[in-house]
Amino acid sequence: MKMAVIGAGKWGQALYHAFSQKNDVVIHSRTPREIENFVSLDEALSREYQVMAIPAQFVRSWLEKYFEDRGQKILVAAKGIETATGAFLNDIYGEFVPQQRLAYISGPSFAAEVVQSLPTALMISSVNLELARTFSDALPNYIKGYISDDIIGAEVSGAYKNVIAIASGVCDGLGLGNNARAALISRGLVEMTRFGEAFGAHSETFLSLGGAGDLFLTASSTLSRNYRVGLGLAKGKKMDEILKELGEVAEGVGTSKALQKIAEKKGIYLPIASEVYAMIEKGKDPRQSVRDLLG
Ligand SMILES: NC(=O)C1=CN([C@@H]2O[C@H](COP(=O)(O)OP(=O)(O)OC[C@H]3O[C@@H](n4cnc5c(N)ncnc54)[C@H](O)[C@@H]3O)[C@@H](O)[C@H]2O)C=CC1
Ligand SMILES: O=C(CO)COP(=O)(O)O
Repeated sequence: MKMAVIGAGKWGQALYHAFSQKNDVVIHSRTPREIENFVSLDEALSREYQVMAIPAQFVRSWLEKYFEDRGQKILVAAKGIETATGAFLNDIYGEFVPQQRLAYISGPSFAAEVVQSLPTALMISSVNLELARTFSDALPNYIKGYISDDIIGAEVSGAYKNVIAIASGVCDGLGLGNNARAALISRGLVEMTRFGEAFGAHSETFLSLGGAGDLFLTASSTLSRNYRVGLGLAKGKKMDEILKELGEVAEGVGTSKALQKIAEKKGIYLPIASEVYAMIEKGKDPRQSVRDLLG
């Protein structure tokens, strides 16, 4: 397959490495980089298959500024909900490309392990199962692909687990123990399932690789940027300082604000996400958040 990866952060570069095993792949980002097969935007846009690894908060502005519809089939690799509008990525991409040409990749996959070709399993979701199968078949031998048509379930779980991972980092940073973390993760899974169902997601998707799989991974490892945001909050650090130290995107920050907005508008009960929002946006003391969650 002739593919292009757009966005050369950690995940874009890992997917470039992965898809290059069996396909002819080029890569592009705003900032030119010393990567083999780095090409111009025009060349990237002319490829039939594109992987979009631009963080959720920048997707809309990128599409408005740079995207040209040339009939490409697009695999969306970001995991987040737009803060300004509460829009899901499938809504945003759907304004530019029909859903039949869109697919979404999710599942437990730290970029740092994918670039080392370590065994991984991922889920490709699309309303067009043939397209999902095509992207899945393009994965290298060390990545097992599963397909699904539940794009809302995949999107909500991929975005929401980042917020629960922040809460989990807080829990561990405060030294609350393994019991507390397991309770938080399992209640987090219930919470994200309830939220997804309100948007028509299938409950079983939340038990799949893209749901429980990615939640367990992200909420229990210091390899996760979102989990590390939580560790920083538990230490009493300010958000500016945490994000500066991180130097990479932590989608759970913007997504927690989007979730709060949606919850208020639709009257959905999101106890963990609301506490994450309060810690990030209102500077709430993490110890008080834990007391309020347990109370
Ligand atoms: N790193 C990982 O292990 C995984 C990341 N993801 C998701 O992939 C997405 C990208 O994450 P990473 O590559 O890891 O982040 P990163 O922090 O390594 O890189 C972000 C990239 O976005 C680019 N960028 C920043 N502002 C931009 C703008 N206004 N327009 C266009 N590009 C812009 C940056 O130049 C950078 O290349 C996120 O949604 C993340 O949740 C998903 C699975 C795994
Ligand atoms: O989505 C991820 C792994 O599947 C990466 O998580 P972080 O963005 O928290 O590092």
